[in-house]
Amino acid sequence: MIVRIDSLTFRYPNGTTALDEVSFSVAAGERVAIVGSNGAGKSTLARHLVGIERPASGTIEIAGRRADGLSIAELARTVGFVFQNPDDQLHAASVTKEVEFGPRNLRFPSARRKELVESALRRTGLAQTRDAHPHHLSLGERKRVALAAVLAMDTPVVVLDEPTTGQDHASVVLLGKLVDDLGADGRTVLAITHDMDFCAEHFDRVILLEDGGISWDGPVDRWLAQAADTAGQAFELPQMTRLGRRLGWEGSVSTVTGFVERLAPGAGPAPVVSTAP
Ligand SMILES: Nc1ncnc2c1ncn2[C@@H]1O[C@H](COP(=O)(O)OP(=O)(O)OP(=O)(O)O)[C@@H](O)[C@H]1O
Repeated sequence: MIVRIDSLTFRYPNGTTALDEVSFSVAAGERVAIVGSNGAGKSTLARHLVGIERPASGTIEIAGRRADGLSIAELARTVGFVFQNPDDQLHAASVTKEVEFGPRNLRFPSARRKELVESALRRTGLAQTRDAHPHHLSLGERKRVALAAVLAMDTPVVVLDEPTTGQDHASVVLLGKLVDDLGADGRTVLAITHDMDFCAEHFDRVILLEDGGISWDGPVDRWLAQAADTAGQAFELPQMTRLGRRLGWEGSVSTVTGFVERLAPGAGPAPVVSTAP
């Protein structure tokens, strides 16, 4: 297991118990969505994975080593954390310098560093923006710079805090492909998200946090099949799931491919519709 958490409890100095006896393990290559309402403890949990917070009790193991025995610098070689707010992370005077910072700090040889930086810029759609000052970019672009900076560190585990917030459609598609590719490369992705369409299309497993504890941990499809209509709660079910329910379908669909397959078995991928005048 690349991540193993056992009975993790954490309290803020004001006495708030943000995590209460949380236990779970994640295998290499898994794509895990961490979901839950505001204040459920998602960000607090993610911050433990990179050593920004340390448990009051319980243990965290990353790649077989106890996290409490590792410095933040050592953890940074294994777990990359992309902050929800990129401005908590960005500091350099150009996109390239920002993305180079991590691999330089980790002392990758120069050829490897160049390769990692180019790959991260390409995968995040920033190759044309490489010379810009991050502060002159939009929020969505800055979020992708923060992501590229973490990708370039080539960590086996990547933790994303609300990756799709503020992203346009093309960027959400790019992010989805990136999550799929990371999983296919055997890298582990944990993402905090309220975006259930993104979760259904790109993740294998859901961990649902409620009041600092885990109330569901299992495959995305199984969770959606039993989830009540959540309108008015913390998140909406995926559009395809809601549509299937409105149509009175038995069982659950959650993805566009699943919906098309259910509607017309064997139909294959949707045809490309030309938008040319
Ligand atoms: N610095 C802090 N000091 C005291 N309590 C805090 C602090 N940060 C968070 N909390 C509390 O800890 C609990 C968990 O907060 P956390 O930010 O981890 O939740 P979250 O699930 O990430 O929420 P959101 O979806 O709003 O980002 C909440 O009750 C929150 O009010």
